[in-house]
Amino acid sequence: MTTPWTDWDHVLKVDPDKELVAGETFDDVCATGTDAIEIGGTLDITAEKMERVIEACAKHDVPLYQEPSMPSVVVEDDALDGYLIPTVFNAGDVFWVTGAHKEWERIADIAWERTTTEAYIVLNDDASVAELTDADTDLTADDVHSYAKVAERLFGQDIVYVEYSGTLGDPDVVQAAQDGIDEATLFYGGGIHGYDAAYEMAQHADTIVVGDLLHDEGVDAVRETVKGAKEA
Ligand SMILES: CC(C)=CCC/C(C)=C/CC/C(C)=C/CC/C(C)=C/COP(=O)(O)OP(=O)(O)O
Ligand SMILES: O=P(O)(O)OC[C@@H](O)CO
Ligand SMILES: [Mg+2]
Repeated sequence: MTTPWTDWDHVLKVDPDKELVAGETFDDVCATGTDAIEIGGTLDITAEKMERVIEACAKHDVPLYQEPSMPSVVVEDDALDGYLIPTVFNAGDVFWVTGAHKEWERIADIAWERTTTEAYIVLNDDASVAELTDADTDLTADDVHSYAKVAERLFGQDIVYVEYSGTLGDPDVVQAAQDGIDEATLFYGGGIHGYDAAYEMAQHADTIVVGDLLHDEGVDAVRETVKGAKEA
């Protein structure tokens, strides 16, 4: 697989289970200046909801990736540039480390050349993803540093994802992950609601991911975060 994310400063994560702000369309979403759109969420995701977003974004140039939360929601669509498959390094339930992946291979014909994993370190205990995966979120910056390092060195991960979904994380923890990796790309996501948070987190991560802001405040707010990420 090629590694286009090495050039990404900003990713917009569209939750197919959530509405856009009234009056906004996916044409507006694709015109925010983000480097890529990732389609995914933890709760109440279906293949049909995924398909709706893909179709609405298909005619635009912005790279489009699916981030499935379960094997059953993966869709095949030529409009997709690829699949970013989470594996949760600090999950309490091994299903979210390798089990779902085994199950996916069992039922599907995987497009390997367009598929890569994201080594998640889930840190907000209140997020659905933490509950679902029974993640051990009680981690020090040293723990996160070590997870990031083994993700790259031992497990060959090309993307490490520090995930604070729903809340703004600790920049020192993000930096600890960055200090643990060499070649891998560090994604940071969680609670980025404006220029300042985007600018700050982009000092520590290679790529920042903005999610709920799109659904809560809309495309103008997202555009500010793109600016913050690009100017960092
Ligand atoms: C093997 C395949 C195809 C799938 C399994 C993939 C795995 C391991 C998923 C586990 C982690 C997960 C559910 C990732 C989805 C992306 C994500 C973290 C979205 C953010 O979710 P939240 O913000 O917690 O949830 P809501 O916004 O839906 O409440
Ligand atoms: O929704 P927010 O808090 O922006 O988080 C973004 C992303 O990391 C979620 O997977
Ligand atoms: Mg969320």
